[in-house]
Amino acid sequence: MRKFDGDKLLVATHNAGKLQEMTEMLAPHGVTVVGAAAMDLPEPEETEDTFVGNARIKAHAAAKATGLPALSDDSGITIDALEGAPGVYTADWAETGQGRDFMMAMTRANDEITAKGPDAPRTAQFRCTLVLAWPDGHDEVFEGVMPGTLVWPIRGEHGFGYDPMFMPDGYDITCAEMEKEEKNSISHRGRAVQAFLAGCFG
Ligand SMILES: O=P(O)(O)OP(=O)(O)OP(=O)(O)OC[C@H]1O[C@@H](n2cnc3c(O)ncnc32)[C@H](O)[C@@H]1O
Ligand SMILES: [Mg+2]
Repeated sequence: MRKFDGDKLLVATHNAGKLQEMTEMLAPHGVTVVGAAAMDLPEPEETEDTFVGNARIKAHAAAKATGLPALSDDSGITIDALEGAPGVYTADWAETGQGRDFMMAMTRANDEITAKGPDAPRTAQFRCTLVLAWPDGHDEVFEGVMPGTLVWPIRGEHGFGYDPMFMPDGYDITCAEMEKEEKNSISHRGRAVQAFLAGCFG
């Protein structure tokens, strides 16, 4: 596995919540995180139907544009009662044409599970695929999963996206009710970052 030996890492995301979590987790390891918006990078179209496919698109576009190693994150929720939906389309469920509405997206998730009947499982997984790409085209892939249950009504003010409806296994609070350190220590993104640190550092 190729090592990351710089101190500045381009994190190829336009999602402020992701960027904040990545910075919190990587800064203690001496990595200076720079986001895609700060580098004026365009948002590439995510045309693949897998997390790793879309993560590769984002990481390689950013590495080529900047000449820096770039770490992308493609993530989402897979809901067991919905055969894994919304999956790679998790962000699309929130699109309104005038920005993202996560209340609408979470309501849709709850409604679709409810429509499956009273015995439908409410289990789901948050999934994260990170791709570290170099300007020469080489890349490395890291993954993390957090299993949990989707609760209704939503609870909590922290975090972003679908956090207020996601209660991780072993907890009785949602990700939006957790302190950020706690979410990072168990989350899909936290686990993928740990794999990145174990694989590409030192
Ligand atoms: O593509 P980039 O620029 O990285 O940003 P994005 O927000 O479009 O990210 P994705 O395409 O990977 O879509 C991921 C979706 O899953 C949601 N999501 C991912 N991780 C999450 C987390 O930790 N908590 C809550 N929602 C999350 C997120 O809000 C998006 O709607
Ligand atoms: Mg996206």
